[in-house]
Amino acid sequence: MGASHSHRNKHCHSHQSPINICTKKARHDPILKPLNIQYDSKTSKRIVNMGHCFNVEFDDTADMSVINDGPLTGKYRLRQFHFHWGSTDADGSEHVIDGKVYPAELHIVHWNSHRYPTFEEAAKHPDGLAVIGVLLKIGEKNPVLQTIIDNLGQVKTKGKEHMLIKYELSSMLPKDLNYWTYPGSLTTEPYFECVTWIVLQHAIPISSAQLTQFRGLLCTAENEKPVPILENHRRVQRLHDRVVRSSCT
Ligand SMILES: NS(=O)(=O)c1ccc(C(=O)NCc2cccc(F)c2F)cc1
Ligand SMILES: [Zn+2]
Repeated sequence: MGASHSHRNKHCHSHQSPINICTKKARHDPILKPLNIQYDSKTSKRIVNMGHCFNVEFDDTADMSVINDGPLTGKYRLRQFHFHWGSTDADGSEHVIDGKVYPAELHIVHWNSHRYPTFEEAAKHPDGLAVIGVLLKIGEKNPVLQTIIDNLGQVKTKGKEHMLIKYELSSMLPKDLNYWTYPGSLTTEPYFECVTWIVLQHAIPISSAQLTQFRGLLCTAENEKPVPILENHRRVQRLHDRVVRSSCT
């Protein structure tokens, strides 16, 4: 049912993610601050095969690894990061930039510990989560990503997890932290419209061989017939009444 036909519907599904970002229409907003990222490698805990992707989880029982400033009010606590990819290098990202699809995308998930007691509570509010989206492009082998990839063998099947000690997530980020930002949603079930999206304007490299190893992960459990996670990216959603802002001109 189209949003125009149902008043209720309009309020429930008009801020969905991902989107195609038209960079020419993105407006520089001078009140946007530089993103402030403070990750403590001691908070990395484990890598988990979720079935549709793998999550690298962090200790979010205190404000040890946080982001603030940027488009945000208050501190948002690092919870996990994960990737989205495609069955070939021809697609895989969730966000699209001026119609250009990238081969994969990194999502770094944070929740508003400034206002809400738990992640689950924060996920019920429009200012509950902040996800940094980083586009991946095919290039030279990425040594920081290789540390993650070396552990994928330990979490091949759904539900498996493996310890990940002192992971330096900040070293995976580009030096240039300029970003586009817009109000959106989770890109998987339950699609809650609770995310301030912060999509970095600079892509990071991954080699085609490294990306191939993501596709070797299985969505099936140990005792089942093996089915690989060939792709896990959602198609782009309509912008409706939203404006994408840019941190730079
Ligand atoms: N791809 S993404 O970055 O948009 C994304 C990030 C997190 C989640 C998630 O935590 N799901 C489980 C979950 C658990 C508890 C409460 C929730 F709302 C919830 F979505 C889903 C999608
Ligand atoms: Zn994601």
